[in-house]
Amino acid sequence: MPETIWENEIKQIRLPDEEVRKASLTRWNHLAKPLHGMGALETMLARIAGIQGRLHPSLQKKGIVVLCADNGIVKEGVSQTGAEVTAVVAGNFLTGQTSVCKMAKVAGADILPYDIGILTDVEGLTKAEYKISCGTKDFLEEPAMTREEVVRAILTGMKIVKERKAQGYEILATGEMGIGNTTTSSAVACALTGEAAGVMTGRGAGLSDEGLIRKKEVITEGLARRNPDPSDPVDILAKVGGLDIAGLTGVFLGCARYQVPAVLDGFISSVAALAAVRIEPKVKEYLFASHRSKEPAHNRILEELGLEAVLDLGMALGEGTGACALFPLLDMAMTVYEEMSSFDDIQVEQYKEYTS
Ligand SMILES: Cc1cc2ncn([C@H]3O[C@H](COP(=O)(O)O)[C@@H](O)[C@H]3O)c2cc1C
Ligand SMILES: O=C(O)c1cccnc1
Repeated sequence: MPETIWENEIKQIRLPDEEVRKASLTRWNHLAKPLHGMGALETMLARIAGIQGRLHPSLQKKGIVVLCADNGIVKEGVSQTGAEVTAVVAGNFLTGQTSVCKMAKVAGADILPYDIGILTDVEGLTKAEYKISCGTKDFLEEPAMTREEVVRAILTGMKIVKERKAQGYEILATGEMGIGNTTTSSAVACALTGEAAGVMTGRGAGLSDEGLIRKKEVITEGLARRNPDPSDPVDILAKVGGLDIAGLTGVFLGCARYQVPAVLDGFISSVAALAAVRIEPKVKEYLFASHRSKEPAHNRILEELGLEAVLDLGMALGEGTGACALFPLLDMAMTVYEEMSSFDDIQVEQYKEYTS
């Protein structure tokens, strides 16, 4: 039943308005500055104009959707910390005591945290309508989730976007919190790309050398045992994924469905974005890559998405921190775009031909 609802939702996805995007590029070209001088900031803002369907887009209300969930695979010793850390950090989103909360304050963005699958409930955060289960299963022993759970998580992600858009959010970034989710991300990335765990796996939140060897073995063995269908992202997510990744897949699908620009964070968000694009390729036109994570396979995923990250800060934190770092740059671009004088204003004739 949810699968039918989901398929109907996907069918509603449209491409952004190409005429508006082109008009926005023309506006950039008429500003009294070197042609294309603002580089990627120009093309990103023009894409945002196309997505919002207006020559004068708005980024006043910014949100960072942070999906929190636990992963059964943590039992296999693939993370430097224990699963209990997920609930602690998730609780800290409510008190402003996480890295992304501090950054979001500077960027003027709201943190929108959700418990989509933490082992325990978190007071003030957990709401039954968004929670699919209390953590996934250990994918070395059995499939992480059922197909139905994945579809429900995707629908939940889409619902979050619908609700936030109704509240006036004009751009959304993605983040996550879930110990062990670089393991699930690498496993999903391997299944989506056909790459081996050896090249798709990194240290996550600071894993030791021995831990990294173990993590690669666990992913390799888990994939061999579960044997996900590479052509079916839902099957991949169910067998070796996580509820946060599945929910974020839904957030990206929702951003395309409800025409909201979606800013990707690092490796984990990008893997979810790739799953969404495999479900519906039009989703790609709604995505913005923020930074290049220190996770070694992030590049490969961005390449697969056909996106280029504009920031390269060596960050490997998650929570939406890298995505948040893009917001002030977009705000600056917006100010130039809206407030700069044009060549017509300053009556500089020689540039007219150059810009027309
Ligand atoms: C205190 C703490 C805060 C975090 N905030 C984000 N992550 C990040 O690290 C986790 C993924 O790394 P791994 O797969 O190695 O467990 C995720 O929760 C991610 O958001 C954190 C990790 C820790 C320990
Ligand atoms: O790139 C990421 O998404 C990432 C890397 C390390 C830890 N948490 C998230």
